[in-house]
Amino acid sequence: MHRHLTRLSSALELTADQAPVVEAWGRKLASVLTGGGRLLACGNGGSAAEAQHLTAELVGRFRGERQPFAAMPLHADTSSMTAIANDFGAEEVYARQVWAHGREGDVLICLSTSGSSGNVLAAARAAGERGLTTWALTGRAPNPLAALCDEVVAVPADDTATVQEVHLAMIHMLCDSIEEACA
Ligand SMILES: O=C(CO)[C@@H](O)[C@H](O)[C@H](O)[C@H](O)COP(=O)(O)O
Repeated sequence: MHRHLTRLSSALELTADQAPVVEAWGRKLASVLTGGGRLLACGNGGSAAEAQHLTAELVGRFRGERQPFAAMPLHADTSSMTAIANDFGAEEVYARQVWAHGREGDVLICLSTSGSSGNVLAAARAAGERGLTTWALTGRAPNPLAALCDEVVAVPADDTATVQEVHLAMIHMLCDSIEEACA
């Protein structure tokens, strides 16, 4: 097998025992979203794309027909992002949006392969203060984001691309679990 696939396959195997956490997140999120709550999602680079991938599955649909859910990728509002970075500093780009859009009982999901990106850590802190539930998808633990969030799924791999690929599998599992809980 190509070494890229070998790394992915081994990371998937090592992460499989955390699948029940993702399934539980799906059940909890189904209840939050059907109850009128909201999912906020953030990350940088490839993880921003994955945050947006997740929210798109929820606003649109994953597999089956169901109501659209309220889910926002925090990097996607470029005017707010640039204004916040310019006026308050780059580290605040997600935290300020958590204060703006998050409500008690909502969920913030943070994606970070290093678990140490300053803007994502600031978002998790803001969410905790605002009364949101905080979940993290990270690379190898321990890391600062895992320590800050209520729950974490940590991929025990060192390659950023591998961690991102496993995160995408977790995101699809999460969508499956949400839709199963809503069926
Ligand atoms: O996608 C890649 C590399 O695969 C990069 O864009 C990567 O996402 C960026 O370097 C991010 O800034 C990394 O942030 P993080 O995952 O450590 O929070």
